[in-house]
Order: sequence, then structure tokens, then C-alpha cells
Amino acid sequence: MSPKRIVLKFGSGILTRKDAPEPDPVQLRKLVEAVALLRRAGHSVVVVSSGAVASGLKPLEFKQRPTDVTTLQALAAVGQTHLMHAYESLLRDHGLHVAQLLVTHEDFENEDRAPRVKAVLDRLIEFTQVVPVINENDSVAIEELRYGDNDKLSSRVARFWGADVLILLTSAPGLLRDMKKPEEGPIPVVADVDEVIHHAEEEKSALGTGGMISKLRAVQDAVHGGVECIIASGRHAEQIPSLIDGHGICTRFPAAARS
Ligand SMILES: Nc1ncnc2c1ncn2[C@@H]1O[C@H](COP(=O)(O)OP(=O)(O)O)[C@@H](O)[C@H]1O
Ligand SMILES: N[C@@H](CCC(=O)OP(=O)(O)O)C(=O)O
Repeated sequence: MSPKRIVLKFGSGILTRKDAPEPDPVQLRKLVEAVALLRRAGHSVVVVSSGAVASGLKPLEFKQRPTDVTTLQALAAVGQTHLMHAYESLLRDHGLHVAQLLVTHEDFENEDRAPRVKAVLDRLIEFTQVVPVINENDSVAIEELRYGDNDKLSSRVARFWGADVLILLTSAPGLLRDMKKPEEGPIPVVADVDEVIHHAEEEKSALGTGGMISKLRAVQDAVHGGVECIIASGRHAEQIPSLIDGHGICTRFPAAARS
């Protein structure tokens, strides 16, 4: 299989324990293993990782996610360092290093800044031992914390970087037709997001901020930019390499032709 440019988005809901609002080291280890496998297979991988706010809850002794923006920003400032520490030590076991990029939407929209971000991303990828991990600069980016746009951010990164595939790893196995009937499994392939958006409900995981509607909008944007998208469960990180090969339980959104 030819090497691909892959963006993996890890949502807050899959980086944290199911029973407590704190990072789950086992889960993080499995996700990092999947990244290392893809790297070893010759693919270029960029991770867009949520989890800054969630990672700040325990050190600052919060039992649940607060709602006021300034406290969320404070949590993100503390949590982001914990998150990066975890990535650095887990990636080191695979001979890899984490490269942290904290960005705001403006970094992609401003015509002077955007080429710099792309240049540094391309340069980082040339180092085969480096895995760029991107998050919104939450401590100053209010809009991110209010709207939970890491889905949108990952879609922007994927388009901007010219990724072949964007995988949104989340707490659901893909897009379900009916959330009350998870046994039916996710819709396997979606050609037109507009035709399935009504399946997305407002409900989301305890620590997630985006939700399924945000994911589908992000997917729509990426697909139109020529990026194949996949929504899959991040609780089954072992299937990530096979998702790239066209298998696995997920919802696939084939790329539209690049214009
Ligand atoms: N049709 C649907 N199929 C699957 N999940 C859905 C659907 N509609 C809403 N959801 C919700 O979307 C959630 C995933 O979004 P979110 O909690 O924001 O995750 P993340 O933290 O990974 O971004 C699921 O846990 C589920 O509650
Ligand atoms: N940048 C925030 C992201 C919050 C967010 O977007 O969460 P998610 O809905 O899990 O993608 C953080 O790191 O906490």
C-alpha cells in the first residue's frame, strides 16, 4: 500500500476514563501504539488531540467539567502540559517524539500565517521520528472552548495539509441511524452528508464538546476538499491500521474529487 498522509483526531471522550473525568493512560497507550504502527508502515501521521480541559480536571481537583470560559481556559493551560507529557513518554517507547502545535483558526485563515504553519508541519513530517500533535490554543481561543471545534480544526488541518484520510476517533462506532439501536452498527458508507445529518442527535459524551453534528459538518468540509473521512470508535484503537486499508467498523465518507 502506498504511503498516505493521515490525520487522526482523538476526541476528549476517548482519552478519558469511562468512569471518571480524568485521562485514561491505557487508552492513550493504545492510541499511541496505533500511531507508531502507521508510522512504521511508512505513513505520515498528524494527530489532532483534544483532552486539554479533561486533563486539567484532576490536577485542579474538579469532579466535572465547569462551564465558565475562564475556568475552562485555566484547566486547558494546566491540562495541555499533562497531556503532552503523556504523549512524549508513550511515544518515546516507540522511539518517537511529540511535536506540540497549538493553533487558532486564524493561523489557517490569515494569508501570512497559514503558509508558515504548513511549512513547519511539512518540515516536522520529514523527521520520521516526530509525531505532530495539534490542539487549539485553548487558553486564548475562546471560540474553541465555546463551540468545541476540534472536529472542525482537524478538518481544516486535513484539507490544508493535503491529507488523504481524516479519521475522527470518538466514543461512537460511527454514525448510527438510531442511537437507541447501536446493535445495528454504524452506516457503512455515506456519499452525501446532507442526506444523513438528520441521524445526528444533540447528545454527546460527558467531556466532548463537538458532538456528532459538529463531526458531520467537519466531514462535509473535508470531503469537499478531497479528503476521505472516517468516523470510528477510538475505544478500538487496534482497528486503526485496518481502517486505512478499507476494513473495520466505521462510517466512511469517500472524498470528492479535488478541485
Ligand atoms: N447518530 C449518532 N450516531 C453516533 N453518535 C451520535 C449520534 N448522534 C449523536 N451522537 C453522539 O455523539 C457523540 C460523539 O461526539 P462527542 O461526544 O463530541 O465526541 P468527541 O469527544 O470524540 O468529539 C457520541 O458519544 C454520541 O453521544
Ligand atoms: N481543545 C479542547 C477540545 C475540546 C473538544 O473539542 O473536545 P472534543 O469534542 O472531544 O473534540 C481540549 O483540548 O480540551
